[in-house]
Amino acid sequence: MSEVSASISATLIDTFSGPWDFLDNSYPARIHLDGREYPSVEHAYQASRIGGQALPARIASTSDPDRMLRLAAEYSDRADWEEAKVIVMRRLVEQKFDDPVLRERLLATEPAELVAGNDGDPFWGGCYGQGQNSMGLILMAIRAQARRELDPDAPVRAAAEALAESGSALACAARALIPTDHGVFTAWGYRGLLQGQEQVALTLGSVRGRKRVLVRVHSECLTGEAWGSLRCDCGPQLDAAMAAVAAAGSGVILYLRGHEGRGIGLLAKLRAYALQDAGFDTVDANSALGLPEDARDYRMAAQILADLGISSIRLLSNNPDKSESLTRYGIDVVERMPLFVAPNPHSMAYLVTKRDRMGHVLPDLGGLPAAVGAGPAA
Ligand SMILES: Nc1nc(O)c(N)c(N[C@@H]2O[C@H](COP(=O)(O)O)[C@@H](O)[C@H]2O)n1
Ligand SMILES: [Zn+2]
Repeated sequence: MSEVSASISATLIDTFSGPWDFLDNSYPARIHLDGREYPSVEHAYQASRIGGQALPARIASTSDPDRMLRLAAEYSDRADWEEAKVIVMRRLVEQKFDDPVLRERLLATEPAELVAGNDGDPFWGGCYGQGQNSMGLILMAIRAQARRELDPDAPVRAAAEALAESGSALACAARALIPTDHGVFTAWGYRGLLQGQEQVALTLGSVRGRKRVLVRVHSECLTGEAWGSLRCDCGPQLDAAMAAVAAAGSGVILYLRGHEGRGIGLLAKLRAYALQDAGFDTVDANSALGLPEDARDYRMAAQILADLGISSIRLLSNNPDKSESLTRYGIDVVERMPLFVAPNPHSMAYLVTKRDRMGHVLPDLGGLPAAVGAGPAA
């Protein structure tokens, strides 16, 4: 196991049956709602769909969740159900785990990731990484709350243990479906256990355990991606990377926060822009600010890939340094694939400097001047 993957203990409970049947909503539990008692979370949840009135006898008497679901759908009369259902579910599940025996069993599932089945329900279920896993997220949130109540210092200790073990471990803390023009990506949100830094990976298709996964390691660039700045190629590169992943049918976009300005931050990057307008190139501008040419680190990128079960990638980048850094952190970069976006008059000098002074591999598009020149006034 590489150094990186050893740093994250990720086990998975993706079936709420057998020893984990108590996690399922149909597990017997006395749930009270609107003055009535129900035999399970599922019964109470379905009752909520019909405004909490007495469950029609046919629903109350069945213990088959699918049949209950079908019957309740006939009675469902809450117009706000889509907005309300998650809150309703969370409150009912919280009530279930107020039971001390069940709460102990829930805590005993730590640190496993809880995924609610991989059936066809992409909202409540995990669906092999394509789903939102809302049910699993509710259970993990209740588990974390129970741990905090039991042992308030646990998170700090866990961070210290993770830090001792790996230096900067991280944990997957969120997942959501992101529909885009290039397809529906799954966003995986990570939090660094050391300083709480947030990172996100977008996956498309099945990537866990695959070889030669198409991956874009993309550094955050607010000016290029949110403002459409023509001073760089980041915005079109991000779009081109998502299109390439969609065309391949699967892959990952690792979107690295904290990388703004090649790691010097947004305000320093704006100062660097002003210096470039005064004739410095992007390397000398950073230096004139007393900052490194490139301050980025790719350890968390490698850790996220390891957590996603990816060890061998085809890297979409013109920047050989990314490939070398990921390799140092234990990722097998089997191929570096160009991600070139045609320059415009505002980005020409910047791309030339990245080619001539930062080792970026850019195809010869004619037009690109041989020597480094100052960028045009913005
Ligand atoms: N420091 C700095 N000066 C500039 O003039 C820039 N345009 C940037 N852009 C940052 O570079 C990163 C993308 O570079 P790669 O192609 O991934 O090597 C990204 O962090 C931009 O914000 N930075
Ligand atoms: Zn940019």
